Amino acid sequence: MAGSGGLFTISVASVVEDVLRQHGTRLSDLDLASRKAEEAASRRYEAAGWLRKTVGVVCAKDLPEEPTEEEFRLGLRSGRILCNALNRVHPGAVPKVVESPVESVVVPDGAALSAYQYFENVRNFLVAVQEMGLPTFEASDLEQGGKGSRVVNCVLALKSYSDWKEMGGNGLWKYGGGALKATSSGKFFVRKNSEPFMNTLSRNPSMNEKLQDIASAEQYFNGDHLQESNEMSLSMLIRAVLGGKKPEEVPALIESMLSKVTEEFERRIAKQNEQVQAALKDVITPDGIKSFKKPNACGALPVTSRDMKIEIDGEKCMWFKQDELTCESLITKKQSKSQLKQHKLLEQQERDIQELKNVVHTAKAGVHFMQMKFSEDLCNLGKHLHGLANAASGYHRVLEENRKLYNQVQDLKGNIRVYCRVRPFLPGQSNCVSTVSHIDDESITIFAPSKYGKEYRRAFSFNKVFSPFVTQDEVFLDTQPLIRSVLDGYNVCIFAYGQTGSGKTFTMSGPREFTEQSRGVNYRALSDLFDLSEQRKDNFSYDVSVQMIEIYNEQIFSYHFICLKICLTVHVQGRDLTSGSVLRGCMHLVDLAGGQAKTLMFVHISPEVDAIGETISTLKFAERVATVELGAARLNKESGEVKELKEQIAKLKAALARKEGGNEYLQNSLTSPDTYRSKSGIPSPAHTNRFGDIGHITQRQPMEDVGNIEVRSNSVVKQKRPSFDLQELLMATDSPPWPDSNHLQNFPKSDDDKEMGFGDWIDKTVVNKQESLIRGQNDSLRDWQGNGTQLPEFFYQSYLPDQLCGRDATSRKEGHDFDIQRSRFESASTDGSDELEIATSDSSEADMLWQYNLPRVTTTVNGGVPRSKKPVPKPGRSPDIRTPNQAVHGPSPSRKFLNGSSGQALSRTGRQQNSNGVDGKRFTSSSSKMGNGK
Ligand SMILES: Nc1ncnc2c1ncn2[C@@H]1O[C@H](COP(=O)(O)OP(=O)(O)OP(=O)(O)O)[C@@H](O)[C@H]1O
Repeated sequence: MAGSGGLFTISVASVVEDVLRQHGTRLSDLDLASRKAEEAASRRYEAAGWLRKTVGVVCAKDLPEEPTEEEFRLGLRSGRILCNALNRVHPGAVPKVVESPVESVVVPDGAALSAYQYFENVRNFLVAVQEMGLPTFEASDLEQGGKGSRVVNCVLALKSYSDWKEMGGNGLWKYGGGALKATSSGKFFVRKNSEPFMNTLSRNPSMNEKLQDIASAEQYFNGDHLQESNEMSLSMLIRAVLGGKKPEEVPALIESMLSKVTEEFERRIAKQNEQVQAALKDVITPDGIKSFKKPNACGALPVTSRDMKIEIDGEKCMWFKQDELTCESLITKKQSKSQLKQHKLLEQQERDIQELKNVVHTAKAGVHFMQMKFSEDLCNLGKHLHGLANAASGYHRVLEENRKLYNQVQDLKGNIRVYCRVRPFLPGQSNCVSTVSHIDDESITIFAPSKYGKEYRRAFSFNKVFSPFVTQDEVFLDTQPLIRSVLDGYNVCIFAYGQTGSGKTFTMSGPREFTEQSRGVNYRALSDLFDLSEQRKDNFSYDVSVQMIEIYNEQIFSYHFICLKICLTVHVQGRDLTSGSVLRGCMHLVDLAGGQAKTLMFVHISPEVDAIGETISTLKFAERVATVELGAARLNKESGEVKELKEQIAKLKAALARKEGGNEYLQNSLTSPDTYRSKSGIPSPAHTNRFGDIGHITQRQPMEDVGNIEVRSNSVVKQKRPSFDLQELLMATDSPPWPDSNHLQNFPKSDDDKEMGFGDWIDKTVVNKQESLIRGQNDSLRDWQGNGTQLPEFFYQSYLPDQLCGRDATSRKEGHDFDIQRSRFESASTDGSDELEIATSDSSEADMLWQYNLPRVTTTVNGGVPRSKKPVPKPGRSPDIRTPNQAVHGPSPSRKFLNGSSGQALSRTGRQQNSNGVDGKRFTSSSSKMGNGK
């Protein structure tokens, strides 16, 4: 009888028995032994009958239909009947059945039988039965004293299996056993650890099914207990209870029994449920371990079950031997394992933490080190910055010092330098003999064949001598340092001097065929100027402006663009980006050096023999110029501007005083010691007489380094004056001051003047010298002034006495582009017959200078007061000093003046010369030539 819940099978007989016992019914009265024997015999007969039927009478001749226990044992002892029966039910279960040679003979108990023979069959049978999952027995059970009941059970199980197969084999075969139905007996013959059993478990994962399977297994494992229960059949119990009872008592008794059985049943079921709950509580531990114990026969989960299914963490599902693994030990192991795992994890974490601590410690130390290093670097950086700042200021100081030194070197070389360049013969001048017999770096030797029985040979020394073969590049190479001086704040004057056609324009501007290589000094100088200012842009910011002035019809026009007829001045203003100081420099490419400039004169000579006169006089003049000691060039710094202005004012005043003195001197045969007095600031009577404004005159303080009165001889000049103005040289020392033709362009002209074209000032000088040196400039100026003609600004600024110009000298501008620059060259009068002799004589160089066709100067001179050296200029050839305008407007007027008519056109080499057979010399304004194409 199965439990109503279907969970556990409870033995009905035991329940009834218990009920009967509880009812006080004494079962001892029952003949249990006979009932058992009867039951056993019945089963044995059933088994023997089925075997006989299965294997046939012949084969089963050793097994009687109703054998005793002994007969049953002996009949099956050979195993032959069992194997054949099994093969019938399950063909091939025992592949080879050993037939005994004496199989037909019933072997009595104890008879000699080959142990091999029956043991082989029994063993094969038992193995096969076991593989089929049927209950087995021990081979010894077929021996005397063995448990025959187990053999009977086995055979009946096989019979049941056979019946199940014959019925179609549907569902799961279960052995009911004995007289009871399999479903009611609750005895399952499930093969121990067999595959089907395990498969069943795995196929039925529900808790109820698992428990049922476990209960079945438990029943099987406790076969003895089941067997004992089964042996007490329910009918026997009922018969025992009801035996001897009256028929009318039976219903009430049965009712009472059933009630009691029902109660007992319910009680047991409740108890089993409790046990199941307890078992589940045991096996489902907090750490997720689930164990399932096999229930025992009474449905309780025994503590000692042999196998246990363990599910760990819901993942693993295994069976363990109980003796190998208990729930507690498993939990302990699990816990130990978990603890170990946790411990290991903890240790690992501790190690990680320690490692992290180390890393943090290292990082902290690194950060600390970095901080220290950073602050150290910062400190060093500060020091370096300080050093750099010092170095930067030092660098600027060095630059400044450099500039000074550089210009000192330039000064040592001389602020006036003379380069001599010899023009080559021109195309077509073949077979010409050169007057230049020798040239080296700094000297040139002129040789002239004898004209009067005496050869002329003389060597001249200059700062540089360029042969006819040098290139424009080479010429400029020695000019370049002056360009740098302009950017350093010095005034620079580069001009060319020489006979017409001797190459002035070629040097300054270049030939008509203009190429990169043929560019003259002008172009190269400007180019250099920009290049250098670009190089210095980090330290200086330069503004370069170009001023061009055209003199046209004796009018000055200022342009800010390039004009064909220009005079050129480059102004450079540089600002030190660090100190903020301003440097100003200007380059008069057409100017003669004044009052603190660096001056370079290119003196040009022609090689032709017929120009020997000009050549010699030019060279002598140039040689003398080279010996001039100019005042140290001064840096035009903003801070010194006021001082400079003051000095210039003083100079101008002194110049005015000298002029007045000069006039007096000329008027008084230049012998009065008053002229010297003017030097000391004491006005001479002449001053008073001349200008009628003694007070004004006395205010002028002549400077020591200027003044005509000192220029009586070279020796005097050199001894008394530490410096010398070029203008003073270029001027006739004894001639009255005479304004530059440029500056006098607005002056009303005398008749002679009117005859003269622009630039006649040289001839005017000559006229003055020839006609009346006494009727000097001052008269003229007064005339002009009285005429109401406005003099040009620069004239007032640097030349005319204050009284004449009606202005205060201090109000004059400085730095204008044209000063009284045109020198009054002393025109020495020669008749021309003794040219060469004079040229080669030892007379003063000033004499020599003006005896021949004096070179023309086409340039503008900055400031300074020209002076004439010789008291009585020689009439005749005057220096042909051509301004840029002259270059434009025609020949030197000197010839006009000399012969009283218009002069002939200026001749270059081979050109027609003037009436004296000589050509005028010029100072070439490089810029005046620049672009005008002459
Ligand atoms: N170094 C030289 N090499 C080649 N040719 C030259 C050289 N110097 C001058 N000449 C040439 O000589 C001629 C006269 O030169 P240039 O015009 O420069 O003389 P100049 O002194 O300026 O004359 P002027 O005073 O009349 O203006 C020109 O044809 C010129 O090309």
